[in-house]
Amino acid sequence: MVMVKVAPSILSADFSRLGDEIKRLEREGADWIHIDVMDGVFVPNITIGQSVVKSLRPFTALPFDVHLMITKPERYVKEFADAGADYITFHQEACGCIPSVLDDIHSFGKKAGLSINPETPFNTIEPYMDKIDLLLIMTVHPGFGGQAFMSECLPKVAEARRLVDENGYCMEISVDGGINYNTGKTAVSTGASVLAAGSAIFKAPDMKMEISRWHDL
Ligand SMILES: O=C(CO)[C@H](O)[C@H](O)COP(=O)(O)O
Ligand SMILES: [Fe+2]
Repeated sequence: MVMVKVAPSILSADFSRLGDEIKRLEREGADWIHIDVMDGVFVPNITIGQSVVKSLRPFTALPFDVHLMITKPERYVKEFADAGADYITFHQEACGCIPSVLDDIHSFGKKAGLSINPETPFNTIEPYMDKIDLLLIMTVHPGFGGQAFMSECLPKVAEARRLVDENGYCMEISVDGGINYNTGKTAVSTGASVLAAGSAIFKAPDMKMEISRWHDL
């Protein structure tokens, strides 16, 4: 059995000392660093841009899992690649040229991810399943941390897992939003291989122990 990857979201970190927070996540056993990029248009919140990603890059060798919640992501894929992203994930709902953006990300030597909102049906991303390295299934409405997990998104996780296993696709299935130990356990048993989480990781009394028990899910 492959170990679950834990991708803490720095959306819940102390923004005044992000470098230290990233070093702390590495020390406490995180597998990836999940970076939520929001443009105030695709979602009603503004967070981090490519220059911040670039300035954080020297703080860890862990993969940067960059989650673009921006309209027309094709405008910024190169900037985030140059800034040091490893996985670049954009939203199906935000992009009218998905195949060419996937090609662009791969041409920059990066892993390509596609994400879908809770209300977006699975069949909208099915044609790209053999072209992506990561499917990020939102389990909250994107835009803010600290929301409640939407279990109605789980059938999409099950469907993705079925297709990956049947076709031998080499890709990760990530869930993002409202993930804690219990919802993470449900998501993993449904087929998720990556848990992206902000609040539950940063609020844990012992972050190392929390990440470690998620690895055993
Ligand atoms: O993409 C996101 C929000 O749009 C975040 O990654 C996600 O919400 C993590 O925060 P939490 O674990 O607190 O729900
Ligand atoms: Fe995210």
